[in-house]
Amino acid sequence: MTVTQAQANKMVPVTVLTGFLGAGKTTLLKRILTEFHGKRIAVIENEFGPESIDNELLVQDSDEEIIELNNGCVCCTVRGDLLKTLTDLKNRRINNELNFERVIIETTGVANPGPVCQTFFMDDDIAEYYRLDAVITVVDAKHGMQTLDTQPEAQKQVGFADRLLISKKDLVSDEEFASLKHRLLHMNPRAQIMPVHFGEADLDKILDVTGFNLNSILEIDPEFLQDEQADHHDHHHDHGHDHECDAHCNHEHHHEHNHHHAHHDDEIGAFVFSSNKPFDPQRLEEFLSGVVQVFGPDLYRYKGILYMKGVKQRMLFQGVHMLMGAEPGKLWGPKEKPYNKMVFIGRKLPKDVFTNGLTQCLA
Ligand SMILES: Nc1nc2c(ncn2[C@@H]2O[C@H](COP(=O)(O)OP(=O)(O)OP(=O)(O)O)[C@@H](O)[C@H]2O)c(=O)[nH]1
Repeated sequence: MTVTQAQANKMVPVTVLTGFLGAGKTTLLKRILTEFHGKRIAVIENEFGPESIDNELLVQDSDEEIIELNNGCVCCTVRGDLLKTLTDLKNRRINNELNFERVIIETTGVANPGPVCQTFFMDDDIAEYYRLDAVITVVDAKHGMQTLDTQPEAQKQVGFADRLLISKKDLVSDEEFASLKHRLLHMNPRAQIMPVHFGEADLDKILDVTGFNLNSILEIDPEFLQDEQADHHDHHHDHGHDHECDAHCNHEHHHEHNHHHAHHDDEIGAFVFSSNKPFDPQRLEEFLSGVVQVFGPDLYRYKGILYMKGVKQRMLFQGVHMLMGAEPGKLWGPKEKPYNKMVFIGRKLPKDVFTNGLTQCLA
């Protein structure tokens, strides 16, 4: 679906809050729900899939409960159908029964946030009313490393993030913190990383991120990615020769770059495609619809600024799994050199297939 900027401005922004079990999501939410911040937020506690004990405790009689809090926030707990709850909130808001400016959805700790994000692209009524602002992922500084090693869903949560909040910094050394941060940066170079102490996050930095609104520029340092790629190459090279250590070894690998810490061969990774040549719109569309068919399940997030042949504006494009969308952005400035910049985040993505294919789409 393509929406204009004016439409997008009227839509209700939605933040998806994710993070593994015990990471600190509820701590953050509690703060949001009890503090006076002048924002009217509807919080949806989403419990998907198998019922958890948590769910049993939270939801008693009815399937759904909406409570208005004295700081203006609205809290509701949902079992099951998120679409139904969003529609319900929308109707009540339209009828002036409920007043809120934005929505935060807390996902269950073990869940992949993908399906929740997809809700905002799949259903037209929802897609026209709500705007997915950002995915905020809380990572526990104390247990994060281990969780990422053992839980693929936790890796996905990182892959989907627009903001990564590291909780419990107080429980670890500076080295441990730096090492986790480094790992997260490898997995998702697009997300801004910040510590959060017992939920004390700067709300302005986590709400209104417009991570899913493509008018925000890509927050990636391309130089960083190049370094990373060079690093990886070296690492695999070393591997076959003088090193006999596994992916999680703590040996210092001596490279020109010393941001090395422990190496993690995470399945989730990212790469950037950039070019100053314009895309041929038709070829690009064909290629993209093909790759999302094939790699959709492993493609978590992709977005980009596109320079299309014959188009005066930049096109802003994004997607989650197989669902893609595009909208026109600002005009290319008179002194600006048009460019393409796309980032793909996913699981074991074949970078060459994408890079070669995209290169073929250039006019
Ligand atoms: N030391 C420390 N503890 C924290 C911090 N943030 C949260 N905690 C504690 O971590 C525990 C888990 O926090 P929750 O907010 O319940 O985590 P959650 O992500 O909502 O957990 P689930 O609902 O199980 O998915 C609680 O005991 C919190 O008090 C922090 O910054 N430092």
